[in-house]
Amino acid sequence: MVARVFIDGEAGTTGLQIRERLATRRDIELLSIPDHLRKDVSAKADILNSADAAILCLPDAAAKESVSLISNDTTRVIDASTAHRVADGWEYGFAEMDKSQSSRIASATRVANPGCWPQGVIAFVRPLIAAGLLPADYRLTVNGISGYSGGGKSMIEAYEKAGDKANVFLPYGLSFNHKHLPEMKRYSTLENEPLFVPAVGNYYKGMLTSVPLQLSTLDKVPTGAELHAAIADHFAVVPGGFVDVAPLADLERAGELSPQTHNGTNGMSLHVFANDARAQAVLIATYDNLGKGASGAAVQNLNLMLGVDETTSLAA
Ligand SMILES: NC(=O)C1=CN([C@@H]2O[C@H](COP(=O)(O)OP(=O)(O)OC[C@H]3O[C@@H](n4cnc5c(N)ncnc54)[C@H](OP(=O)(O)O)[C@@H]3O)[C@@H](O)[C@H]2O)C=CC1
Ligand SMILES: CC(=O)N[C@@H](CCC(=O)OP(=O)(O)O)C(=O)O
Repeated sequence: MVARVFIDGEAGTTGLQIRERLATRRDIELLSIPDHLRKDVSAKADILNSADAAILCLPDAAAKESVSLISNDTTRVIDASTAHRVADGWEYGFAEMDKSQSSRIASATRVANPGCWPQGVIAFVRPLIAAGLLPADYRLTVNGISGYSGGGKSMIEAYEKAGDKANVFLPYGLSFNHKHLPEMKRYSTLENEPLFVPAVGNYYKGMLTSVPLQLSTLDKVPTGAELHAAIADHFAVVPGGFVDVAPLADLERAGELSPQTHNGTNGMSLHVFANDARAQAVLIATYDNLGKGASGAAVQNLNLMLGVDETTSLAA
């Protein structure tokens, strides 16, 4: 069966990447809206209601509007925006989050694609809390760097205009109200929102999310080996998936750590570095903000919803 898929916002950064990933698929017919009508509510309602699946690559308000235009119970939705990530009735689209998440996504009609930053945090913290190695009330800090495509068309334009004059490393979100905090908290199963200090770099895409841990503040101090084993055990039982766990404190590979390692793919690597004598550790995830952080995850979720074998279909 050929699935009819509409990418709402196909001219944007995320939409274009999804389109590229799906363009050669014979099991998918891409529905498109003429450019001059792409924000026309009535044209949009028609196409949304005729699609088997709609992937929303829009600002939050426009994503909410598109969902409200769907009047049937057959169009399934993947929303790449922040609008529905902690909303009732929506499944969280991080398939590797736990061992049954991919089947929950497969049967869902509404899937919220995860934010790029939260995925790196959830991948580490959820398994550590489940294993009892980190308390849910731990006061987490998170930092990292993302390519400027993470900010969409407007940030891309600004960086490309500035060229070499653009800031090479710019911390942002310094009012500590980043839109990703609610989903980080909820799906990491933390009791509090982390202190999050993201940064954007002067390169196009790829990100590195870092979670430092002051283990000495814990009642029971886990070793690096215990942290690593809990994370590796978690991903060992997740079916399929695109997350790999590097060997513990692989210092030889530390010099190769790069936010751009997974560019153009849907992969994510997780690294654990620890010094047991100092009771300190840092957890570092690398992935493509436009891959696993956005378009790759959206295609992975679409494949799950369509019942397509990810390992063969996801050239994404
Ligand atoms: N870039 C990234 O790394 C990631 C982005 N996301 C999310 O994906 C969504 C899209 O982001 P991104 O692709 O970066 O953003 P862009 O700004 O690159 O693209 C958004 C697109 O949506 C279009 N648009 C706006 N309003 C409407 C509307 N009412 N109907 C149809 N099209 C509309 C815009 O057109 P115009 O410019 O003409 O207004 C633009 O082409 C956002 O919610 C973002 O949070 C998710 C994960 C990662
Ligand atoms: C560099 C940069 O600005 N990144 C964006 C996140 C992009 C992303 O993946 O998140 P959404 O899906 O929520 O848009 C930010 O921090 O807001």
